Amino acid sequence: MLKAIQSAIKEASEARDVVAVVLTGAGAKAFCTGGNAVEFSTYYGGNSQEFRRFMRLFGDTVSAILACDKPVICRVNGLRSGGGQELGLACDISVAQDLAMFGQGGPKHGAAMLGGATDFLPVMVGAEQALALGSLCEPVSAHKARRIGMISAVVPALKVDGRFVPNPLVITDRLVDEFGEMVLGEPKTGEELAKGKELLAAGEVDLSLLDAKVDAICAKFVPMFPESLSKTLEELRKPKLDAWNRSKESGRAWMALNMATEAKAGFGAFAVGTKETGREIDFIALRKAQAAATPWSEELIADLMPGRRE
Ligand SMILES: CC(C)(COP(=O)(O)OP(=O)(O)OC[C@H]1O[C@@H](n2cnc3c(N)ncnc32)[C@H](O)[C@@H]1OP(=O)(O)O)[C@@H](O)C(=O)NCCC(=O)NCCSC(=O)C1=CCCCC1=O
Repeated sequence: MLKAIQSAIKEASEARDVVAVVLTGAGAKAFCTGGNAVEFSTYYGGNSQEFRRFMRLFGDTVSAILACDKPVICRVNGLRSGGGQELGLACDISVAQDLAMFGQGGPKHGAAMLGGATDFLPVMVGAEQALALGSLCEPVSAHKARRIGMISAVVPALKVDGRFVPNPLVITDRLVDEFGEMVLGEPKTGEELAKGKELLAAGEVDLSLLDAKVDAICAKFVPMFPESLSKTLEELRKPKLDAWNRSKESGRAWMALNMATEAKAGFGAFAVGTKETGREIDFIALRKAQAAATPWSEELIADLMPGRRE
């Protein structure tokens, strides 16, 4: 799929009759949740040289987006996380349906977001927000993503009784709480959340406003001089591209070697875990093992798997 995306972007970049490129996923649930986490465990876990080859494919896809002579729009049709978030961040403009969530898998799964997110986020949302997003690994709603400048537009997608309503699971009707803390796009809690879930269950998802918004953005590029537009994109992409070019090779090497240790454990936990056991390692057991200077081994990894201790 990564090879197909690369060649499609290159083809569109060169095509004289193409104005803009839209990168999207199928359906309304997910844009992309990143690499196949099970395959990361079963094939790439402990297989650093093979993962280095995968990372070349992934990195070249990010580079193809950043080198496209046409504007690249990310149509965020649903959850965008892990490598999906990195591909999306590489795009020039992101527009999301407002039920979509954004996630940075990273350290929770034994990885660092070196497929572009650690390069792009600081220049897009500022160092403070990037550090909070990238290190805390907490999901972010489309409304919050819009508020902090990670995406350019958000449109409603839930239709209840024939009318569009905003995502009922997050706060959309106020910017700050009574203490002045920013709450727009933060998750609802308690009774408000329970009501939101009821509304969500009563509605249906309709992406027509997302399509209309993406079409409208693409149409804005038609009455423009193509070469001037390409040059503008080239210049405006520089902060992202410079950061990416500085670290992509060392990032690739680190990701590959890390497949022998933390990523092997993290993706292994996703592969063997269930809804009941959870899909993360036993972090307390890992902290205790490392406090005792225990080296990485097959035994340690097996001992960290979810459901191992009751
Ligand atoms: C947060 C999730 C994406 C979604 O959680 P939730 O809404 O609770 O749904 P689930 O029940 O977990 O998921 C539904 C089913 O989809 C399967 N699924 C989802 N994502 C993946 C994936 N990436 N790989 C394989 N399978 C996936 C999930 O197993 C469910 O299937 P089932 O048969 O059990 O019903 C959550 O699923 C999640 O955290 N997923 C893992 C995300 C992840 O780790 N992605 C990889 C990150 S690393 C990456 O992408 C990289 C790319 C290149 C650069 C290097 C790199 O690390």
